[in-house]
Amino acid sequence: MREHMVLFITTFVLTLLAIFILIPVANRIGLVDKPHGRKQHVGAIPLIGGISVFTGVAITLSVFGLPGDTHWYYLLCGGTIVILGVFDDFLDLSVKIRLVAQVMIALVMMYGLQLYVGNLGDLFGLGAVGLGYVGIPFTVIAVIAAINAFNMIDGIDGLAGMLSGVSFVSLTLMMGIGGQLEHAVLPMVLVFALIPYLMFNLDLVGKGKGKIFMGDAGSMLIGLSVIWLLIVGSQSDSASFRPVTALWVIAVPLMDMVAIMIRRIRKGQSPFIADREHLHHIFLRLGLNSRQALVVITSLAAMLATIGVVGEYLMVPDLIMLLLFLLIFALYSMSLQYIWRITRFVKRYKAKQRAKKNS
Ligand SMILES: CC(=O)N[C@H]1[C@@H](OP(=O)(O)OP(=O)(O)OC/C=C(\C)CC/C=C(/C)CC/C=C(/C)CC/C=C(\C)CC/C=C(/C)CC/C=C(/C)CC/C=C(/C)CC/C=C(/C)CC/C=C(\C)CC/C=C(\C)CCC=C(C)C)O[C@H](CO)[C@@H](O)[C@@H]1O
Ligand SMILES: O=c1ccn([C@@H]2O[C@H](COP(=O)(O)O)[C@@H](O)[C@H]2O)c(=O)[nH]1
Repeated sequence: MREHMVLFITTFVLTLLAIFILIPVANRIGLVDKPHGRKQHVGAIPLIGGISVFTGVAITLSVFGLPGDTHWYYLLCGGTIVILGVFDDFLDLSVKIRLVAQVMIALVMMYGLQLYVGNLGDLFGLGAVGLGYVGIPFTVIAVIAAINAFNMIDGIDGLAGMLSGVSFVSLTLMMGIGGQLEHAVLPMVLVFALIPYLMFNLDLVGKGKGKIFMGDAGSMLIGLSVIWLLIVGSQSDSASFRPVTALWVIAVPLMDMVAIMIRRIRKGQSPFIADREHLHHIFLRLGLNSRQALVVITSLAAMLATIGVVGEYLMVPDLIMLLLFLLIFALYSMSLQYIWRITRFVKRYKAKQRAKKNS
């Protein structure tokens, strides 16, 4: 435990140092996010969260190591996605380039881990549903889905950090309790790298001058890390949770992405065109401020992850856990369809309350 604490504190300090060093560098070279159109923040914000988190994690893992050698592949895939993300932050890469790079990363990841999603669990009570080699393309899709889900959810202060925090803590718990202690260290290292990031991202330090964003580099790194751990946790010989539980651990970003893609396709739009219709934007439109939206969405994610973890330990049958997940997704999608009506209702209700107060 003591040596793990050294690992965690080292990650925290290194990430913090990286942030201090990289803020002026980003300002000088123009690696900043300037407000325009759908980007409604204030000022030019350094896009160095992802590079800093990766620097902290990479140095710590390189110096202290982890059992086995898969962390070297994690650093290779993570480093590649961070470089891809930095190019994207600078140049706004095309969807094609991004997807090709993500497929390559997924393939290296499967090779490094010697694992892919080949087992969906006992979904129908008739024994494990095996995918055979179909598991390889399935894994590629799952990796792309996770990377882009976290990229899409990174739209208000703290959200990508807090939602991935929920996923990493759930993973640490399940891996720790489920006997994958050697794998439970990485998610906790990531949590300790996220803490300094969140301190700056949420303006808790720097008196308004130290704000930073993850950038595509950071949100994609987080998505990759989550799916990496989900595969290790659910697919290794020593698996500590069932594949269906993975859905609950990543529920909010996954639901947001799938729902928005369905909505865009139904409207005849490309699913790859950015907009301000994500879950966090909807809460802002409902009148919450960014902090309130952060608290509500993080609580929702924590609740869903808790259902997954509890379901795992109570051994609720896989099929029930899957159907419950799909039911919640259906309710979520339906309520989004009525969002305009709900928005109008909330606005009218608030106006009434205000009028009542004033009279
Ligand atoms: C474009 C956009 O929205 N932009 C945002 C964003 O702006 P930003 O500037 O940052 O970004 P850009 O605009 O520049 O660009 C963004 C990126 C792109 C444009 C590039 C590509 C974008 C994509 C959208 C790619 C998505 C591609 C896919 C291939 C995803 C397809 C997804 C699915 C079909 C979902 C299902 C996939 C799975 C494989 C399921 C599981 C997935 C997991 C991750 C968990 C995996 C774990 C396991 C270990 C196994 C799972 C085990 C099981 C038991 C599951 C098996 C079950 C079944 C098969 C039964 C069926 C059930 C399911 C399939 C589950 C389905 C899920 C649900 C129902 C939910 O950000 C801005 C800021 O916010 C924003 O403004 C802008 O709009
Ligand atoms: O911590 C954050 C992260 C993002 N935002 C806002 O969302 C957009 C999204 O940026 P992408 O480049 O599309 O990822 C960003 O420009 C900010 O306006 C935020 O406020 N806080």
